[in-house]
Amino acid sequence: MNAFIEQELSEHCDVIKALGSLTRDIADAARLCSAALDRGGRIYLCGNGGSAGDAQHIAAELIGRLIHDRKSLPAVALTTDTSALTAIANDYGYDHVFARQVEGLLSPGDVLIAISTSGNSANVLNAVDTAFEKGGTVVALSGKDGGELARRVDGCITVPSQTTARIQECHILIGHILCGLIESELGLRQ
Ligand SMILES: O=C(CO)[C@@H](O)[C@H](O)[C@H](O)[C@H](O)COP(=O)(O)O
Ligand SMILES: [Zn+2]
Repeated sequence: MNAFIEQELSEHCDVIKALGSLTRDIADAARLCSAALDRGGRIYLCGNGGSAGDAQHIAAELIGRLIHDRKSLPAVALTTDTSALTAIANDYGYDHVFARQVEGLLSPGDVLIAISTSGNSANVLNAVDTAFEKGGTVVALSGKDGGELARRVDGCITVPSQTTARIQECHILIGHILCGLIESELGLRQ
């Protein structure tokens, strides 16, 4: 048992250390989010499973606060409305649960943060396509080889790991960094 724990901890530390290569991608993503919020835009987030949790966690940091007392920043996770999720899945199919919400909610200039460790979840990819059709900007958090997600968006932050759990652990770290950058860039401007 101890060997498993030590192996997991060691793998986690190795991936975290490799994230330095993503500094520019993270800074670019934070700039896109800050610019959109500064223009009066909103941030929407989506993802499946652990990434749904990350979407909600990041939205909460922005609409609430990360560290500083400041104005609320408009961020909405598309993973929480069970009536909308079940109706869309039932009537149109699970691949449309996020795209349909993006179609109804996203305005030109808003940002979609698409989270997928494989980069290949169909419902996330459909949301990305719809966000572009609506004139939005897409920031993506991915892993492995970035999957289809990395090919569809301009700025994909791809965690250099093949293990879903390690990628998710890095995604929430990157999410906190993004929120910290956004908060210091414009959240403190009242
Ligand atoms: O949290 C985990 C595994 O750590 C799972 O719930 C995981 O998020 C689910 O299998 C997702 O469906 C994976 O989707 P994706 O990250 O490849 O888009
Ligand atoms: Zn997980």
